[in-house]
This record gives sequence, structure tokens and C-alpha cells, in this order.
Amino acid sequence: MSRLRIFSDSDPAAIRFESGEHAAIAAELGKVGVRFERWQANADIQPGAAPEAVIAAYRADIDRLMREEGYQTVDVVSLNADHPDKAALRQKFLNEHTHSEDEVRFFVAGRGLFTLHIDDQVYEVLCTQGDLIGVPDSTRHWFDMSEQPYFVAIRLFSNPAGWVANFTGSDIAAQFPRLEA
Ligand SMILES: CSCCC(=O)/C(O)=C/O
Ligand SMILES: [Fe+2]
Ligand code: NI
Repeated sequence: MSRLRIFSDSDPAAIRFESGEHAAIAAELGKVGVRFERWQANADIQPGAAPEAVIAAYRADIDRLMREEGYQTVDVVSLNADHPDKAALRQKFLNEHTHSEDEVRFFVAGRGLFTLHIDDQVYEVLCTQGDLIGVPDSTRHWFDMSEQPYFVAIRLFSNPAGWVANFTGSDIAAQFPRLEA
């Protein structure tokens, strides 16, 4: 089940809002310009599937977003707990960073925890199969896949160079919950 929890950035112990209901999550995230949609994830795709097959299964939705929002390129991140570089890959996304473009991710399978730092609030978004999240450019955030990752995500980029992160140097991510295995 997807879930949103909202904290103050100075008090990780106090949950100000919590919901597992998709409409409520989308409404709350919409207030701060974050897109949260449910797509049909009908294709039976598991980590390790060929990226071309993943993209082909969601071609119509991908084309719609590219047309509407001007995204230029698409790739697929696919990981399970057998991946030999899982610890390094987890670490890559764990510290607070921004991108100069929107972060648009669709979870074809599995789950991952996006945490967004917007003004003085922290939005922890557990994304699960069928969720599309669209985070505006320059939003501070981090991502946890847990010690035992299991997900397939389609990523859309406006920058043809793909994933480029600007790390803020803050240690805030270490103060907030990680994704349990
Ligand atoms: C769920 S896709 C992998 C994470 C990612 O692309 C990113 O930018 C995290 O901040
Ligand atoms: Fe990101
Ligand atoms: Ni990022």
C-alpha cells in the first residue's frame, strides 16, 4: 500500500499527517506541486526484465507524458536483492539532493521510499506498484530502496544526459526513517 507521512523538518519523531489513501495522498502532494497518479500496471514485469520490454509495455503512457510535459528520454531502473551492487546503488540516492529537471518515476513493480524536503516540511512518500510520482525540479529529496531492494521503475528525463544530481551537503536524510527491508 502506498503511504504519505508528513513531518516538520526539525522533528522527525512527530508525524503531522499520515494517509494510505491514494486520493488523499495525491491531494496533499498536489498542494506542494508534486504529481501523484495511479497508472494501470497490468504487465507482469519483474526486476531483471529487459528495459525494452518494460518501456514497450507502458509505451502509450510514456508517450503521453513526453508529449504533455516535453520529457526527452526514458530509462528503466530494475533491482532485486540479488544485485551485487545493491549497497552502492542504495547509497547513491540516500543523501539529500536536487535535480535541475523534474523527477518523474513510475513504479512498474515493487516499491521505494521518496522523501521530499519542501520548505520546512518533510514528505515521506512510499511508492508502490502502479504509482507515478512527479517531483518538480530543484526540490530537495532522497530515495531509499532498503537493504533488500525490489522494484522496477521507469524514469523520464528532460535532460538527454539522464540522471544528474546536485547534493546539498545536508545530513537531514540520516535523521528520517529508512525503508524497512
Ligand atoms: C526510483 S528510480 C531511482 C531513484 C532515482 O532515480 C532518483 O533520482 C532518486 O532521487
Ligand atoms: Fe532523484
Ligand atoms: Ni534524486
